[in-house]
Amino acid sequence: MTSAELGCLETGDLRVSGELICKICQDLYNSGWVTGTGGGITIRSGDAIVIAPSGVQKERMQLEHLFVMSLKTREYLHKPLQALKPSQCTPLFLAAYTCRDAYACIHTHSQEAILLSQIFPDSDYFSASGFEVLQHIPRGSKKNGFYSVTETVRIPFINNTAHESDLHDSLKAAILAYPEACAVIVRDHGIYCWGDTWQDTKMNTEAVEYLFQAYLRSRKIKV
Ligand SMILES: CSCCC(=O)C(=O)COP(=O)(O)O
Ligand SMILES: [Zn+2]
Repeated sequence: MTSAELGCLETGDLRVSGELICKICQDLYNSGWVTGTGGGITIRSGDAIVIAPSGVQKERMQLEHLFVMSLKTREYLHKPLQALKPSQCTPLFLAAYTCRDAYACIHTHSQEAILLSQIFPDSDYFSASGFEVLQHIPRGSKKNGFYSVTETVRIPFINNTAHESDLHDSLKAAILAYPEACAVIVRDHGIYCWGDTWQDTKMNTEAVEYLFQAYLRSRKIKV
């Protein structure tokens, strides 16, 4: 790859973020939380956010396919040479960055998130208590501490829309209405989950998705 192909992704923190994005997208795919071209992750480094292209198999992405945007000006600091468009999730990721001062955001298409939204069609949020994994779910941010096993976590539902970018207003409203949530469930679609670092974001996503799996399994046994 040449400097022209990589631009500001060639060295330093942005390269590290870009490489992490490619690797974590493979992990998300292997976990079954994304399929086809869906889902993804963005990572922030200072004012720069690294974003995947739209409509590509994310687990096969390479560094030269990524976009870099300035959070402050919303201008692209780097675009891939190939004719690619930035992920449709970009406005949603921006909501997590600006409303929560997040440093990364993951979007999954997990079946568990879809099932929960179908089991609770009239609820504003999914709630759970009594699961060990709650101790790994932050109250919106790890700066506010984590839930205890006996407490109740609430993760808001928002309705799905035909286009990913049309989710922006309801996602932003849910983020603001539930300051103690680190994720939002998009009905029949998946989740957006954020964190104070890329590591926190990955762990928060794993904890929330694990909670969904444990909840659904225990509900099945009880029913
Ligand atoms: C079949 S995926 C439709 C868009 C979507 O939900 C998604 O997560 C991926 O959007 P992108 O623009 O990043 O491909
Ligand atoms: Zn999606």
